[in-house]
Amino acid sequence: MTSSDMEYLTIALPKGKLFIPSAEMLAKLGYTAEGLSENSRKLVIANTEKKIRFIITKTADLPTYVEYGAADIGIIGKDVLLEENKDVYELLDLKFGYCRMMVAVPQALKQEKMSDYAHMRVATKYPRVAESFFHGIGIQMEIIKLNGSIELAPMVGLAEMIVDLVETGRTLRENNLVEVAQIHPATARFIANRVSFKMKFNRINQIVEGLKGLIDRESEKAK
Ligand SMILES: Nc1ncnc2c1ncn2[C@@H]1O[C@H](COP(=O)(O)OP(=O)(O)OP(=O)(O)O)[C@@H](O)[C@H]1O
Ligand SMILES: O=P(O)(O)OC[C@H]1O[C@H](OP(=O)(O)OP(=O)(O)O)[C@H](O)[C@@H]1O
Repeated sequence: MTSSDMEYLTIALPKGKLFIPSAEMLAKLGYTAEGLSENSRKLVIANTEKKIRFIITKTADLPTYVEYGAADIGIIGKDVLLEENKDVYELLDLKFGYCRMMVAVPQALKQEKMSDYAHMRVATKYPRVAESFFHGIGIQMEIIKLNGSIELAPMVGLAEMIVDLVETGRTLRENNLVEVAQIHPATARFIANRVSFKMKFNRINQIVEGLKGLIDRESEKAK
């Protein structure tokens, strides 16, 4: 670590759906920087006064930046943590970004039991999660890795099934797919690099405590 790395706290935020709620939550605690917005093309944005630096990563890459210490802390979905399986501390469930990982098939291909799907092709952005789910229930499948628009695959004969995230269920409905198994629920998580957590404990812990306070207040309000 250089002295500048020690002085600054680097916070990784993912592009995509979690960017705005993550940036807003941190801003409530005073952790923000001029020009930090969804539309900016800048990938590193610093707040020199607060000695914090935001880096904006591709969603799936965020745990890698934190594992290697290129970022001290970050916010990312549990789904990505499970798929990437990086060596980071998961410090907090931030209670937003609710969705769930599931298995779906075209209505016409729905079977009685999961074992009836054995050896079919499964399209997914989450090959490790899919592999481990099917392994866990004792059936072997052919996993096809895609990078998005997963629901398209069964409609054009690329795969019989999908493993993907669902939130409202609208994408499944509009493409005549039905959920046949749940894999895991997911929310946004606050993560930290293992070394940074020790070396910058006070600064990171202050954020963790601040975030806990925000989450508690939100859940009180919801009652
Ligand atoms: N409806 C939803 N669909 C997908 N992800 C959701 C949804 N709701 C919340 N999430 C959470 O948001 C995270 C980011 O989702 P997003 O769709 O922006 O993915 P992305 O990987 O950034 O997209 P891309 O592959 O285009 O870069 C997911 O990892 C998940 O934790
Ligand atoms: O249940 P719903 O509310 O319809 O949301 C689920 C959809 O949202 C996500 O796709 P996203 O928009 O991120 O695009 P992608 O397919 O390119 O990943 C996910 O992969 C589903 O397709």
